[in-house]
Amino acid sequence: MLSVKGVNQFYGGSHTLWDVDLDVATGSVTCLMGRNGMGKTTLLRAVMGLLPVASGEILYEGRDIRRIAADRRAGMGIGYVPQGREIFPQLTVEENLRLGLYVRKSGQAEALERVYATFPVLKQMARRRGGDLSGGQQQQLAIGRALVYDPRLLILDEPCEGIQPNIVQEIGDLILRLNQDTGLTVLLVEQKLPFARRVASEFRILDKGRVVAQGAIPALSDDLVKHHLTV
Ligand SMILES: Nc1ncnc2c1ncn2[C@@H]1O[C@H](COP(=O)(O)OP(=O)(O)OP(=O)(O)O)[C@@H](O)[C@H]1O
Repeated sequence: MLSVKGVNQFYGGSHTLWDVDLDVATGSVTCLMGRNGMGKTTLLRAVMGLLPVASGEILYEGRDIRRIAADRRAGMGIGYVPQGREIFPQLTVEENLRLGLYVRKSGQAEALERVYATFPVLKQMARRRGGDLSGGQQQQLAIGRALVYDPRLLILDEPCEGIQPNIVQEIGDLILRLNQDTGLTVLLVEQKLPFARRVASEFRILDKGRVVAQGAIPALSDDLVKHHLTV
């Protein structure tokens, strides 16, 4: 579904991604792992078109999307939940969700109702301001805002960062449900190992901007964890 080939990226003179290849198969849940500062967020932002890349290809459903603007990538079926959620604190929950709806040409009311059915708490809080929600509720809002345009690929950057364990469990359940029931393909960055092992089918490890290990999740050995993930 998504195929990144030989991508290099620089912040000014600093070479951040080195010849990165990353394949995300249709129907998989792929977890991108690595210590802090290894380039995970940079890679996701490059896939979303929020950062330019110096070289390489980014193919989505077989089409090179490098020259397609970020908002059009959303319309092509790529949903993105950024690190830190980036909801609008002064807007209501419903207004935040409606911001995701603009890329849909039809079925807006139905899409909103589907998100409310997935996250009943958002319906209860529809008129509250985004900034008044708890961290876990804000994460659900950020995921809901990406789901309103029915993505086929959902990209999540550290969805469990800074939220309570019971909500972490719920977000894991949700990802598994979306993947199993609707066939949604998921690419996520997650540092929490038990979460990654529970939710993902595939892993990729970035170390200093290079992919150093990859495979099916049972192949994520203690040795790999020790060498590339523990601090
Ligand atoms: N806007 C920027 N300008 C310059 N350097 C940056 C910028 N954003 C990130 N970097 C640097 O690029 C490298 C990769 O950062 P990135 O945020 O992609 O890592 P990460 O693996 O997602 O880490 P984390 O888990 O901490 O979010 C780091 O050395 C970081 O300091």
